[in-house]
Parts: sequence; structure tokens; C-alpha cells
Amino acid sequence: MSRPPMIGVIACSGKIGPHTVQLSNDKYAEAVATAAEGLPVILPVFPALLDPAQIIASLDGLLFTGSPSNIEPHQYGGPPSPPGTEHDPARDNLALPLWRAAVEAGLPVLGICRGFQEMNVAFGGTLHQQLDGPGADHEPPSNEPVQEQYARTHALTVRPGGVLTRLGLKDVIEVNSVHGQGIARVGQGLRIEAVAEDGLVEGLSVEGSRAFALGVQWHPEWEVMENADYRAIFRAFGEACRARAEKDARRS
Ligand SMILES: N[C@@H](CCC(=O)NCCCC(=O)O)C(=O)O
Repeated sequence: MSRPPMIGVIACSGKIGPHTVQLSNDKYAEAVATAAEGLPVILPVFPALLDPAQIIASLDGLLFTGSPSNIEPHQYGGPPSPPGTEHDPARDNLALPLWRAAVEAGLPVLGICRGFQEMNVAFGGTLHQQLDGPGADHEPPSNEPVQEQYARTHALTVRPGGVLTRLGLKDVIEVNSVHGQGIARVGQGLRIEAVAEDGLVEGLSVEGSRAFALGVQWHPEWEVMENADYRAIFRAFGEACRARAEKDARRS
């Protein structure tokens, strides 16, 4: 029996009392296990201990998850964040080089929300540090019930001829939206996959990539098995990871 692909699910650093801990929202690992049919492996953000090359050699794919924290603006040449902004420098310092190395190595990658913003910054792009604020189009109030926060709220136009079209997504799709930041300048070598009605870029792929390399601003992991568009993304990601695992098995 062939083994399921091992898919790294990048964590966030957090605190429990005086202790630094790794945090991982279940919905990401569950989407990997169900829609992608992979074995989720929570990847701790230890940039000083884990080398991107070692991670890439050990896994069949990488999921860069969403997170409430924002990328530190010095990573893209932006002015300092307002006081009180939540950051996760350990995550930045692992995720940004890992995005570049994984794409270079042809490891399948999927970025969601913060993970999508990391993709853009890793390739030299910039971010809007604050879009329109809680309660507006892109960011629901955080005191709403979670089902409402992750309900589909706005439309996106899918640019024809890209990864999303090949997955069978229609020209206009409805997505959820749980972010306060957004793409400003698109990184080098990235292709725009989807755009919101207000012009915000919400999907990117890597031009001419050797393997699946997609980032989305919305949350396809949310109730993934009940939404055909969301599921198509995870299924294609899982297939790419499986192909990578099978290639590795043949080599060894
Ligand atoms: N902090 C960034 C990224 C937003 C993001 O990833 N949200 C997800 C929140 C929790 C989750 O569902 O995993 C921004 O505000 O744009």
C-alpha cells in the first residue's frame, strides 16, 4: 500500500503562561487529511533549528496557513506597524525563505491568507498594512459567531488560463474573507489568479513553476468538504503532493 503524502502544515508561535508554544488551527490539518488525503505534519516555526533544505527533503508538500499575526513590515520595506500590532517574527523568518526554497525545489505549496501574503512578500511584493478595517468588506468583526465570520461574503473574478481555471473554477466565484491586510505590489514572477470587485488581488500562482504553487487570500480550508471550489483546490494540492511522494519512492 502506498503511503499518503506527508504535508507540512506551518504553525504559529504563541504563549501559554511563560512558555513559548506552537499553535495550529485544526481546520488546516483536517483539510489536508480529508480533501487533500494527506498526512498532516505540524511544522514548528524554528528558523534557527530547521533548515529549509532539510524540511523540503523530508516532506511531499507544504501548507502555509492563515494567522491573526501580521508579517513584520521591514520584510517588505514598509513603515513600522502601529503599536499593539500582533507579529510572529519566528514564523516570518521560517516561512519567507521556505517559500522561495520550496518553489525552487519544485515542492508543491499552497498558501492561505497570511500564507498567501507570505508568498507575495517572499517574491519581493508588498502589502497594504490595513485595508478597510473590521466590519468592512474584507474583515468581519471578530465578535461575530465563527460560522458568520467564515461565510462567503464577496465575489472574485478568476483570470482565465491559470491554475484556478484548470481546476474547473468558474469565471466568478464567491469566497469568504477574514483579513485586514492585502496585496499592494505583486511579487516578481507571480501570476494574478483572482481579483476582488474592489481590485484587490486575492489569488497568485508562480509563473512556470515546476509543481503546484498557489496562494489565496480567502479560506478554502473552511468547511472544505461542503464547497466544491474549496475542495478542488485542496484536491489538486493533494494530487501534486502524491505525485511528489511517488517520484521520491521510485528514486529510493
Ligand atoms: N493577519 C493577516 C492575515 C489574516 C489571516 O491569515 N487570517 C486568518 C485568521 C485565523 C485563521 O483562520 O487561521 C491579515 O490580517 O491580513
